[in-house]
Formats: sequence, structure tokens, C-alpha cells
Amino acid sequence: MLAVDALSKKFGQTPVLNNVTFTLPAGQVLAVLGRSGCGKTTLLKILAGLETTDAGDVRIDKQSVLTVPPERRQVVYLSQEPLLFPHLTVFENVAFGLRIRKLDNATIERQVNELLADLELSDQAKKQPNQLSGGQRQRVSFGRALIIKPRLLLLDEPFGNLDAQTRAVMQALFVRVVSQYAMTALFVTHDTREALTVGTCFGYLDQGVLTAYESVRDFVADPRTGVRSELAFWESVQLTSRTID
Ligand SMILES: Nc1ncnc2c1ncn2[C@@H]1O[C@H](COP(=O)(O)OP(=O)(O)OP(=O)(O)O)[C@@H](O)[C@H]1O
Repeated sequence: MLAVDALSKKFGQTPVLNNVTFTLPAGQVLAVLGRSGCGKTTLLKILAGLETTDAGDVRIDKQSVLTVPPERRQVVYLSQEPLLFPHLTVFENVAFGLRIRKLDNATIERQVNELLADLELSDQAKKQPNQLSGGQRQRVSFGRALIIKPRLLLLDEPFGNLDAQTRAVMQALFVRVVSQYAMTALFVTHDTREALTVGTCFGYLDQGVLTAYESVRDFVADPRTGVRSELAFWESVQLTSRTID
């Protein structure tokens, strides 16, 4: 369980996060929708330990983590651009987190092969990152994160660089794998449809102020999320095509 309490952050005199408070139960995916510059990346970086906070607290499983260095938080931050070792194969990229934990070869072989199969990457295992498509690289990046079973996965518009079709495939794969591995995740995006697809609970970040919704119904009802205007648009298209018929 993640508990974020009254988090505030300024850069110089400019407030970027203002009293951000929410909880995220284990095994849930919080989708946070927000326009460019609303503070999404800053929030994720604070949770990952890559940025400091001016006020507030972050607790994971009831333990405050603000003084815990990033490498000991068991939190993985994934951005739009997957970070892979260019000289290692797909298999070794995914295996890396287990090798540094000095697991035996047979265990590594089994766990990595299982995960590659779950990510539909078995036939890419021997390739290097520069021989993969963007969607495949992003899947390897997921694999590197999931293999170490982090307590919290942070995703910063991870599919932002992908074309619409690949993006839809990746969203479906994300939903399946995250539920299979019972991951707790915070997924930030500026795409309403993506938020609704990947999230099990929902938030909206606007100029550093986070609204956490009680239900998907409340999220959809907030005009800022754009769902109502999109529905109105499709209704108007339907009406127009009926007139044409
Ligand atoms: N290190 C920094 N120093 C000064 N200002 C910063 C710094 N990092 C971010 N900011 C400012 O804080 C605000 C929020 O930035 P942040 O990167 O969190 O936005 P974002 O919501 O992730 O935006 P985008 O979707 O465009 O990436 C922006 O106005 C940005 O210019």
C-alpha cells in the first residue's frame, strides 16, 4: 500500500505540487490524468527518490521512504524512453536484476524465460535492443522492472512514443501482466482513453493539485477529464450520419 500525505514542491518560487494526498492499495493501478506541465513527472520522481520534496510524506507498507535512497525503495520508474543496456541481449537485459542479486543460473533461466513468454518476447530473447521495435523495447523495459518484483511501479507516459495501434496492444498487455503479477502501479498519462483502459482507480492532476476519485463514475463525470465532451462528439457524429442516411 502506498500512502502519499500532503506532498508539496516548489521550483524556486513556482509551486509544482500542492498538498498532494492519496492512497493506493496493493494490487491496484492508479491512473493519473494530467495535461502537460501539471507536475506528473515531478510527482513520480519524488516517489522514486529522484527528486526531493519540500513538505509531506510518502509511505510504502506503512514505512516512510523519503529518507530511503532510490536503489533501496524497491520502486521502479519507467519513462517514455525505455532504458536498456545496448550491449546486452533481451534475455540478459531482463536477467540483470537477478544476476546482481546472485541467483543461481537455473533459477534465472526459468524466471526470465517465463517472463519473456508472458511478455510475448520469447522469440526475441537473443536480439539486442537496437534490433527491436519501440513496442518490443518497452516490453523488455517492463520485463526488467517486473523480474525484481518491485513494491511499486511508476509509469510516466510509457507508451507516448508509440503509434496508436501498438499503443493499444501495449495497453492490453500491460493490463494482463500487471494483474497476473499483482503489481501496484501509478500510471500517468495525458490520454483519457488510456487512463480508463489501464486504471483500476483514477486521479486528475491540475497545476499540482491532485483530485483522487472515489469511483470511475466520478472520474468520468468530471468535465476536466474530457470523457463527457468526447461522448458528446461521437453522439453528434452519429446524429449527422443519421441525417445523411
Ligand atoms: N528541475 C526543475 N527545475 C525547475 N523547474 C522545473 C524542474 N523540473 C520541472 N520543472 C517545472 O515544473 C513544472 C512541472 O514539470 P513536470 O515535469 O513535473 O511536468 P509534467 O506534468 O510531467 O509535464 P509533461 O507532461 O510535459 O512532461 C513545469 O513547469 C516545469 O517547467
